[in-house]
Amino acid sequence: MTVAETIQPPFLVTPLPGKGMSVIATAPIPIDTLLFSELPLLLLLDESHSTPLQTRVLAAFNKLPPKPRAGLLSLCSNLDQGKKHTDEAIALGVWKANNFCLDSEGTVNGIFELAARLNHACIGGENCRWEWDPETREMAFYTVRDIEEGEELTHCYRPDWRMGTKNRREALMEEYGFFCGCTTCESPEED
Ligand SMILES: C[S@@+](CC[C@H](N)C(=O)[O-])C[C@H]1O[C@@H](n2cnc3c(N)ncnc32)[C@H](O)[C@@H]1O
Repeated sequence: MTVAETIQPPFLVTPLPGKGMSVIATAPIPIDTLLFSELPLLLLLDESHSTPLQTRVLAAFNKLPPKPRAGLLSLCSNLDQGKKHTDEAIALGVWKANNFCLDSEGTVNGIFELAARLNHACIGGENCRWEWDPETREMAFYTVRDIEEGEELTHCYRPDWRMGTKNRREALMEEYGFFCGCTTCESPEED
């Protein structure tokens, strides 16, 4: 067993009301701690954008080996759970809910199995950030402040969205398909 394998990560993945699966600190975690790093389940590298996004996502999904395919299908898709969906419909729902845009041009996008479990908090409410290494193709998550045991680990899906709560919630619904229940949006002091 390696040293890394003997270290217990200081968090667990568990459901929270209204948010689905969530990541919770199981011990105090200091600022600037590397929480984890991981390779993508699915990565889209498309410089040209000549093919529609849905086609590219499905082409990459249909080439996945069984393990990452099952991992991807197990992620949150925001589809109606009462209905039956094809694997391709689930894959597109998972893509919408979980893909990370990894470069400033929007040409590199990926899905990461553990990173996909961190919920969003609007700007200022988040406690984690991520970095993408294009050389190793790893995503690393770090804390951006000291975190208490029991706190939810979050990152801000759209730090560029600096607008009032109502507009931000509408934009999050439009872009990601969920009604934001982060501490910032729930605060009575927010507009
Ligand atoms: C990347 S996933 C995060 C993990 C997800 N909760 C799960 O069950 O796997 C994004 C989805 O989580 C939920 N979610 C994330 N942040 C949220 C928030 N601030 N308020 C409510 N739901 C949120 C939404 O369903 C969203 O589409």
